[in-house]
Amino acid sequence: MFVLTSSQMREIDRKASQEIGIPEVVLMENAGFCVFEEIKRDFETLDDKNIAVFCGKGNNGGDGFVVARYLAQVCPNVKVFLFDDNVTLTSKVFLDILKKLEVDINILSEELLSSLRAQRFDIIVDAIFGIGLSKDIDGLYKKVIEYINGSGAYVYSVDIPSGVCSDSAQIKGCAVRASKTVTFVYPKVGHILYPGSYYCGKVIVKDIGIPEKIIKDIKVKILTAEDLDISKFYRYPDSHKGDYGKVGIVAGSKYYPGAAALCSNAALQSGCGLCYLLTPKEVLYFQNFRRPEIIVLPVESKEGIVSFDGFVKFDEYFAKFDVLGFGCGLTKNKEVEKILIHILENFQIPIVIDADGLNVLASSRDVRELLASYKSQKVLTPHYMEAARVLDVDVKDVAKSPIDAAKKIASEFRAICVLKGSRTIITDGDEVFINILGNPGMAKGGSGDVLTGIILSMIAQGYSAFEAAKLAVYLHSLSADILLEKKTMQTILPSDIIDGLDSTIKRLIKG
Ligand SMILES: NC(=O)C1=CN([C@@H]2O[C@H](COP(=O)(O)OP(=O)(O)OC[C@H]3O[C@@H](n4cnc5c(N)ncnc54)[C@H](OP(=O)(O)O)[C@@H]3O)[C@@H](O)[C@H]2O)[C@@H](O)CC1
Ligand SMILES: Nc1ncnc2c1ncn2[C@@H]1O[C@H](COP(=O)(O)OP(=O)(O)O)[C@@H](O)[C@H]1O
Ligand SMILES: [K+]
Repeated sequence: MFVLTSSQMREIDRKASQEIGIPEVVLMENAGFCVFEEIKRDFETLDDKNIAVFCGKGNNGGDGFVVARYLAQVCPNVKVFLFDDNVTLTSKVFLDILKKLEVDINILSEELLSSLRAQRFDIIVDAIFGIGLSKDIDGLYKKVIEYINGSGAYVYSVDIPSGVCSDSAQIKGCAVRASKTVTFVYPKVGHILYPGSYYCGKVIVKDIGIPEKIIKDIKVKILTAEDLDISKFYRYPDSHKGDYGKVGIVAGSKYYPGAAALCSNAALQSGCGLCYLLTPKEVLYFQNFRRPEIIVLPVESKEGIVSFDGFVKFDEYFAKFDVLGFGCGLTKNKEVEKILIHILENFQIPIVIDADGLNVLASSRDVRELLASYKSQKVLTPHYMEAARVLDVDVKDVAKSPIDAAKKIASEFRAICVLKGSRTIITDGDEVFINILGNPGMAKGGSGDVLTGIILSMIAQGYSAFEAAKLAVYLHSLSADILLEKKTMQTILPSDIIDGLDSTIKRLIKG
């Protein structure tokens, strides 16, 4: 399923009218009718309802006029509220029709708004702003939106709740809290990412008659099972462990032994043939949490953190690895930086960098340069704060435009970026996938280590870095969702996500 930005939507609209010749009024008529149909479907009868339609002066308001016209045919109590009757040319066509039909049209003012507080509406249609919202909302607009949110009515937002930025999902001053949002062609970024997604209620996507052939070159998609290649999940009867790849992991410290266990356990549990864990000797006491199948290469440490001198003794192993994971639980340290530089200078293995590997990347110019020119495939898996460090920006800037942040990281390091969050974004710098699976039960230390392990395993089994990242993010979050069938968000643990891979992979294969 594609996801659009406002400029892509406008381009689609332009092509529909200028290249194909579908007039804008036709699209507006179709859009308004789709919203009306949705309302009609939700309510057995409409003739006994009090309905208010709030319309802005742009084309979103025009859609609202169309909805009002259809509603007025089946309900005597429809009132239209306008902020300004100086509306767009296309909207004016429908406003004039409403006037001729003598629909109850009111121009909003502070006084009128006060009088509305004494009335009760069962249904409110929010057609104030759509994809044209351009600045923060204040004044009467803000008061009306607050009124809508406190009205107790069932609220339909046309295209997007007024106040939600369709490109960033940020709230511009305030926003309508919709019960349902009816949007057109494809969802917009503002429907999918948070906080916008909270305001939408149920999102319904309607076809308004735009020909499929002009909808192309869209680079943002919601990640679905259809985007995944599971062909490599098939295991040939005559295969052996070498066919499923060898994962090398540099992880763990005296302080974070569990990160090494989670990452390596997840790699193993998702199908790789062999998993080697390079970890400080001190971490070995953590045996109980480690699957015995993991081959441990105990590294001499300095105060519980991998030492460079200890690490290089294992150099010969690197020829074996099909992929290398670096970072989980290592801690941020000069030795860690030296080791990463050594790896980037001396080996050519696909690499997945997480956690402290990313922290080193953020602070070391040498690592940045070496990584950018490293020839093998790379996956970087920052959460928002790590991304902010890597980009040297405030975390709020990442949250405001996470897609741009992820693309920037991917482009700078010529890597796949997996920007982890409640909606994880996966990009190669050009194509973008947004994962909508997963739940807040995953918001626990260690979930990211599990994801890194699964990505490593997928690369070891022969997937490209991009395919591996998509598959791993999907499996990781689907596993957490399946766990909710028996457990709660409080009780699911990252280690349960690893155990849950069993039923998750089965479900994915069955389709
Ligand atoms: N294919 C398509 O594209 C189709 C699109 N369709 C519909 O058109 C909608 C897009 O219409 P649109 O471009 O006219 O923009 P819209 O959202 O009505 O708002 C612009 C108006 O709001 C104003 N304004 C903005 N921010 C403001 C603020 N904070 N406070 C106050 N004012 C503010 C802004 O004023 P300005 O910034 O110009 O001063 C301007 O007047 C789209 O969402 C969908 O519903 C359908 O008909 C089907 C086909
Ligand atoms: N609210 C949420 N909804 C869906 N997924 C979430 C949510 N919170 C966290 N996650 C997922 O959990 C993982 C957390 O990773 P990370 O922050 O790196 O944890 P850690 O470093 O402790 O292992 C990411 O994959 C993220 O997408
Ligand atoms: K709206």
